[in-house]
Parts: sequence; structure tokens; C-alpha cells
Amino acid sequence: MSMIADFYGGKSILITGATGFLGKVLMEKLFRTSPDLRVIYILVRPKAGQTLQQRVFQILNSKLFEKVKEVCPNVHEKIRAISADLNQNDFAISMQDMQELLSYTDIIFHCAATVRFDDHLRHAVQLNVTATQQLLLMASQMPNLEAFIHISTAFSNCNLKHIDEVIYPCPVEPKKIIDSMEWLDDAIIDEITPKLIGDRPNTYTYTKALGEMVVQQESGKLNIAIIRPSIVGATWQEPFPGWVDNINGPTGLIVAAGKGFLRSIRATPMAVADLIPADIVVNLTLAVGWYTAVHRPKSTLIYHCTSGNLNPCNWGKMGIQVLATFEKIPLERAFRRPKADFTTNNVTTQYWNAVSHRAPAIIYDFYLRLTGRKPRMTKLMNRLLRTLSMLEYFINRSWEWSTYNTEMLMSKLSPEDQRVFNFDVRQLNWLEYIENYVLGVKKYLLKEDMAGIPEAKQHLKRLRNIHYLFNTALFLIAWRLLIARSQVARNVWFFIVSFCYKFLSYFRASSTLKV
Ligand SMILES: CCCCCCCCCCCCCCCCCCCCCCCC(=O)SCCNC(=O)CCNC(=O)[C@H](O)C(C)(C)COP(=O)(O)OP(=O)(O)OC[C@H]1O[C@@H](n2cnc3c(N)ncnc32)[C@H](O)[C@@H]1OP(=O)(O)O
Ligand SMILES: NC(=O)C1=CN([C@@H]2O[C@H](COP(=O)(O)OP(=O)(O)OC[C@H]3O[C@@H](n4cnc5c(N)ncnc54)[C@H](OP(=O)(O)O)[C@@H]3O)[C@@H](O)[C@H]2O)C=CC1
Repeated sequence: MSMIADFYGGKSILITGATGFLGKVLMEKLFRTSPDLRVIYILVRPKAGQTLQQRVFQILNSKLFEKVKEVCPNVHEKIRAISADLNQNDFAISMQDMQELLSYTDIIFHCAATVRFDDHLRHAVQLNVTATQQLLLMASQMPNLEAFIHISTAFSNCNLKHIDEVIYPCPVEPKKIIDSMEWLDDAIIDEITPKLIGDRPNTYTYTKALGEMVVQQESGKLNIAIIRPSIVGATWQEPFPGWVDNINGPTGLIVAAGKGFLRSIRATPMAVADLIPADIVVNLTLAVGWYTAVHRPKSTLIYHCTSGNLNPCNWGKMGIQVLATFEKIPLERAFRRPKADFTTNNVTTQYWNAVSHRAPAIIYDFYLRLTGRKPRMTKLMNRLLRTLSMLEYFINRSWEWSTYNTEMLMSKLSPEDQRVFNFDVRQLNWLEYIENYVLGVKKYLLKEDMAGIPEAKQHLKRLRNIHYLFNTALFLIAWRLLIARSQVARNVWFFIVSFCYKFLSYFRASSTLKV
């Protein structure tokens, strides 16, 4: 009998960010392990021309929720989508919905955030700080609330090398930042952003750190915990291996490598790749929800959900396994054969960017133009290079995260809960996980059919032949130009040709003698 699954039975749970990558995996696990929960309220905004209902319908009818429908056939009755925009005052929730939320919510999982690294500070503060503050205010008016679980990131203090499960204060108080965002204009905000974020690489990590401070300051009498996952990757085991549906973190680069766009990446192969599968994050989150509500720790506990100190993998190992998987199971219609390498300094990075990224894009766009089509590869390549430059900070450094609270929690779980809500990253086999991750990218993100693999392999063979042909032509042109200009080159060429001729004459003579 799982105590955690039992705990969520009959509960009304509020999830923000439920339409996001982590939010969906969280909802799925909740429904699957506690089908008798009362309701899951999700705060959703209409998006991309879809109504709330259409968004929920799409989620519930996705592959991710197939198992849920077997154990919880009335899942659509247990999910209550509430129209909300976290950028608005009171989240633009109707009075009636607000009343329902305040009266019934037992547990809150706050996952919503902007995870864009380059978001404007005003927007990042609004979502990652102000919205968190507003949600805490709402929570403080909920008479039945048992726990408030805030999802942060292990990189909120990435300016430090060793990070403990504590909140590190930022120099400027979050309240001051929130206030100033109201009256400063965009130009001034742009100017002060580098000063405010200091030695953090982007507005995302900075505002997530401010968000944690707000949680600490506004906790009041609430029962709160903070979870800090590192780089969340595809699922490891549940509901099935390799599920992923967005291009954040390493996923976008895996796609780019598989399609042959990404040929070189500035990374330190030995730096720790602190990936953590989404299902591990979700299992820890649910265990933390249970522990916080039932054991009511005296202070706000922070849980690191990281892999580096317990079962480290590095970018080198990951990169090799990604490419090895693409050898066996290539993506369809690749631009070039998947072949990439790490560079370690600025000069080689610039060189390979010019030779392996920009030049092929220009040549391909030239070909598109010649054939009357719209050029697009240069634009796409510039986007990839920009993304690479944004991610570089995280793939050239290693961090140490202590995991005392996470390990303490593991020891408090019953053997059954340790099995059902497994967040022990030591059991993960990286090579197997990465292979499933790559397969998941192909199947669930790109929605490619496995039946297309032979054709994808054929396509790669054609690309290889084009590559050989192109290189031979390039060599011959270069050589021809050299011969025309240099006596030494002409002499070498004469020597090679006469050597080959003599070699062939010798073989012809000896085979004639044998006959
Ligand atoms: C020896 C062998 C070597 C072999 C090497 C090769 C193997 C390769 C594998 C190795 C990989 C190593 C990778 C390491 C990556 C490390 C990542 C570290 C991240 C740590 C961060 C901390 C973790 C967190 O807490 S946050 C969560 C992570 N957040 C992110 O990842 C967000 C990052 N992204 C951004 O900030 C932006 O997207 C940005 C700035 C990078 C690019 O912005 P831009 O405006 O240029 O583009 P977009 O508009 O954002 O998107 C372009 C395009 O993509 C579509 N899109 C965007 N997001 C999504 C999405 N979530 N889902 C689906 N589609 C998305 C978007 O619609 C655009 O499409 P269009 O068609 O052009 O409209
Ligand atoms: N992915 C990762 O690698 C990591 C993530 N995290 C943290 O985990 C949490 C979840 O991240 P993840 O699932 O990857 O992120 P996603 O970008 O996939 O999801 C973000 C969620 O927030 C919602 N949201 C954004 N803006 C608003 C708004 N104005 N009103 C209502 N909802 C909004 C999105 O809704 P919509 O669908 O409408 O856009 C979406 O549901 C975040 O707090 C993030 O900081 C921490 C470490 C690593």
C-alpha cells in the first residue's frame, strides 16, 4: 500500500503550469497513482487559437495519458480547467472560480514560469516573482491548504560553485524589484538588467532566485517546500521511457544534431551533465507534497533534484551516446549526416561555426534560390547559433549540489513508496536512458514513424555520396587552380601522374607474364 498515493486520494489539488512539460507529467502521475483524488484544478490561459477546453482535450488525448485512461476512465471529470493568466492581477480568475479555489484547495504545486533565458526582465519578474507572490497570497486565504510546493531550479544560484539546500539572498530585495518594474520604462530596465543579474547568465536564473526569496519571505503560516531540479530531460521509466514534447534544454540540441544542423558545440566534455528525468522530478515532487503536509517540517525545506553528486554523467559521454543512437535510428530527412564534435576555445568555435554551420547554410540557401524556393537555412542556422551561445554557460561548468534533504526524504519512505515514487537517480543507467531519450525525441516530439527508418538510412547514404562528390569536386578545383599558379604544384602533379602510370604498367606487364 502506498502511503503517498493514499494521501492524495480525495484531495483537491491546484497545479499551475499544468500545460507545460513538467506539469503534464505531474498530472499524469497523480491521476494514475491516485485515481480517487477529488479534483485537479489547473490554471490555464487560452493559447494559439485554442480554448481552455481544447487545450485540456488535447492533453488528455495525448499518448502520455493513455495509461491514465485505463485506471481513471473518468479523468476528464476530475480535471477542472480554470481560465487564468498569471501575468494579470488576481490572475484574471473569475470571482466564482476564485471562491471555489479558495474553498477547496488542499495542495498547490506551483510549476508555471517563463523558462526563456532571454526574456525581458519585466516579463520574467512578472511571472517568476510577482505571480509567485500573488499565488502565496491566495494560498494564505485557503483554509484547507496543507502544502504549497514551489518548483524552482537548481540553477537559481548558478553563480555559486557549491550549492546547499538553503536560500541565498540576492542583493536587491524582490519587493523593490517588483515595485520598480511598475514604473521603470523598458529602456531603463534594459540598462540596469546586467547590473541586477550580476554574475548570473540570464534573467531566468535571476528571477527564479528572486522567486525563492519571495517564497521564504511570504511563507507566513503556510506549509511550504521548494524543489530545485537541474536540467529536466525526457522520462526515464514512467509512464513510458523517453517521453518529451518540447525543445527546451538538451532536447533542441539533440534534434539539431540528429538532423545534421549541429556539427560542433562549445562544451567541456568532462563537465557534469546534470540531467534529471522528468519522472524523477515528479516522483520527488509528490513525495515532498506528502511529507510537507503530513510531517509539517518547522522550516521551509529545499530539495535538490539533481544527478551529479549521486550518479554523474558528463557531456562527452552524452554526446557520444546521442550520435551512436542516431547511427542506428536516424531522423528522417536530415540536412546532413549526424556528426558533431566538441570545441573548447573561441578560435576553434568560430572556425567550425563558419565552416560547418554558416557555409553549408549559405550554399543550401543558394541552391534553394536557384531552384526557385525561399531560402531558410541561414535564418535557422543563426537561431541555432544563438541558442548555442545561450546554453554554453551551462555546458562548460560543473556544479556541486548537496542533497541532504532529498536523501533524508528517501529514507522516510516505505519500501512500497520508494518503488512507486522512485526518485533514486543512482538506479539510472545513463547509456540506456540517453538512447531512450533520443528515441523519444524521434517518436513523441518529432512524431516520426519507426517504419521510416530504412528510408532515413537510405537518405543518409545519399547525403554521404553527395558529401564525397562535393569534396572531390572541391579538391579538384583547388588543385587545378594551384597547378595553374605554382611550378612546384605542377612538378608534384607530374610526379604523381608518372608514378601511377609506372605502377599500372608494372602490374599490366606482370599479369601478362603470368598468362
Ligand atoms: C563527441 C560527440 C559530440 C556530439 C555532440 C552532439 C550531441 C548533442 C547532444 C548534446 C546536448 C548537450 C546540450 C546541453 C544543453 C544544456 C542546457 C542547459 C540548460 C540548463 C538550464 C537550467 C534548467 C532550467 O531551469 S530552465 C529550463 C530550460 N529552459 C530552456 O531550455 C529555455 C531555453 N530557450 C530559450 O531561452 C530560447 O528558446 C532561446 C533564447 C534559446 C532561443 O530563442 P529564439 O527566440 O531564438 O527562438 P524561440 O522562439 O524560442 O524558438 C525557436 C523555434 O522553436 C520553437 N519552440 C520554442 N520553444 C518551444 C517549445 N518549448 N516547444 C516546441 N517548440 C518550441 C518556436 O516555436 C520556434 O519555432 P518557429 O517555427 O520558428 O516559430
Ligand atoms: N525544464 C527544465 O529543464 C527545468 C524546469 N524547471 C522549472 O520547472 C517548472 C516547469 O518547467 P517546464 O514545465 O519545463 O516549463 P514549460 O515552459 O514547459 O511550462 C511552463 C508552464 O507555465 C505556464 N505559463 C507561462 N506563462 C503563463 C501565464 N502568463 N499564465 C498562465 N500560465 C503560464 C505555461 O502555460 P502555457 O502552456 O499557456 O504557455 C506552461 O504550462 C518551472 O518552474 C521551471 O522553472 C526547473 C529546472 C529545469
